[in-house]
Amino acid sequence: MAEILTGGQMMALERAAMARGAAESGVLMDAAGRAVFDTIFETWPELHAAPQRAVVLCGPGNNGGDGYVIARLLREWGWEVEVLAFGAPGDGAADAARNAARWHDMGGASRALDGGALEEALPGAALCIDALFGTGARALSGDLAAWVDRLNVLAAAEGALKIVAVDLPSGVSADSGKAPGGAVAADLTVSFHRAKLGHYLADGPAAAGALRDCPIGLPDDPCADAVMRIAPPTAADLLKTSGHKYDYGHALILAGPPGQGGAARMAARGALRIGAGLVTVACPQRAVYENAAQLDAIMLRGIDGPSGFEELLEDARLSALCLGPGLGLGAITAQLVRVALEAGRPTVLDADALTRFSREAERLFDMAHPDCVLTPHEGEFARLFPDLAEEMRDAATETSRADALRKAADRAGCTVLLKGPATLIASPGGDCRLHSALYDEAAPWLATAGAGDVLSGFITGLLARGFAPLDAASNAVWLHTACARNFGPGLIAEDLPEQLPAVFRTL
Ligand SMILES: NC(=O)C1=CN([C@@H]2O[C@H](COP(=O)(O)OP(=O)(O)OC[C@H]3O[C@@H](n4cnc5c(N)ncnc54)[C@H](O)[C@@H]3O)[C@@H](O)[C@H]2O)[C@@H](O)CC1
Ligand SMILES: [K+]
Repeated sequence: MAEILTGGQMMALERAAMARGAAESGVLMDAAGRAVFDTIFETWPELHAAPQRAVVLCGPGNNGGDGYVIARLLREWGWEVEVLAFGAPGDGAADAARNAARWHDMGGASRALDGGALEEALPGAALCIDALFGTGARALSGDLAAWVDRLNVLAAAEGALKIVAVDLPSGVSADSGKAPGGAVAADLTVSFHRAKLGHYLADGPAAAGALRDCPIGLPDDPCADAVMRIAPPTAADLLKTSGHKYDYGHALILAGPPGQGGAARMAARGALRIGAGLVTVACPQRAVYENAAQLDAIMLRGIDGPSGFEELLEDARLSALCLGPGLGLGAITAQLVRVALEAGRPTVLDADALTRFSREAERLFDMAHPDCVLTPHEGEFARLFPDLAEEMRDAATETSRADALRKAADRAGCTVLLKGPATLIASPGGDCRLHSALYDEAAPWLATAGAGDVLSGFITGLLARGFAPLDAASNAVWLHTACARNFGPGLIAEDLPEQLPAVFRTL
């Protein structure tokens, strides 16, 4: 799993490496500039063969320093380059000052950035390099916000002009991805060493365009409290070899009243396909006929309310529970959740099981235990954690989705998975992981009715097989997107479990 860093974590890594002589800041800056230069030509090979005109926007910090390196490399490659500078490199940006001086010494063209300079310089240019701000960015305001806005308008009018952001699109917070004052709308963002949270959260993905992450010679030092990017599970981890069906656990999915069983059945199908040895759907007696008509490999039990559920749970082989999909919002749902949580078994709570506790979230959190996984979408999250959702959304706070989710997991006392194009999963104590369905891994067709129910089933199936909550949720979310991408557009939720065998074969 790769780390995704905040600006502060990135700076701390650089400082630690430099302090012990494992990196040198001027060398890093040269490598950063070179990485952008190379990535531009890898992305658009036609620009490599035919040097044209480039405009480089340089800020006053080290991001601007990278810009001066890129300006020099482009000019040496035969490009006509003009720098538009927002201030001169100041204190704490010695390498940037050195590279700015080198640019001026080689006779490089430069003038102050303002609206008029943009209007003159951009028309007819093939490239605009955004090296205004990187990990040190604050929200844009005043003239600068207006100029960046103008830049985006001019770039949209100049069809062929490509905007390349250095490290981050200027205006986007490296930590939260928020850009309350607007941001450069890039075609390509080249990030250094590790991707930053801002590339995946809030306004970041839309501003970044495509994302490439390049090494710049920093050692692979671990960063203890970083958000981890979820990697593909290994076949050894996931695949059945041999054994008795009870060795692979028994997942129990609760279904709701007649006419609402589809969601639970899809979750059950997901649990079965992901490898739970046995899967049972338990439903009210009056919904048995409906479910029986639709289930084959999945077993079915009619139960009489919470007491019937309690009786069923006397079977200790039921190794994971799933409550929520299609369960209904009546009082009985709260009672069923209480019975499930008192049983102390690994449990997924989703959909109606979460919404039912909207006005009494504390009661849910009191009952929840560390083997639970809550899987809210944005709206369900906001109903359970209204204050955290507000902080997360509020452009004036630097609270990121990851910060908010870590607090949510601590408050709930269990693993919480917040769905989205970047799905985040946090467990109490600070572990936080991110799964990206953005950029090259996008699967917009996954936003289809019932997809969340299947995800709950995937997690339940893995919990039943003995995966720890954070790992069950991580593997499930990765496989869920992989199934969607494997199927492609036209996907409906029922297709997702049926893609698992093909996805397993690729691992
Ligand atoms: N050794 C290093 O530190 C390296 C740094 N690198 C680059 O340096 C960047 C980080 O450099 P810095 O820490 O100097 O930070 P930045 O260059 O991102 O920005 C800091 C400067 O911009 C100003 N600023 C930020 N937002 C502003 C706003 N909205 N309006 C007006 N002024 C604003 C700040 O006052 C400060 O002067 C990275 O993103 C990366 O591009 C790379 O060269 C690799 C090596
Ligand atoms: K930038």
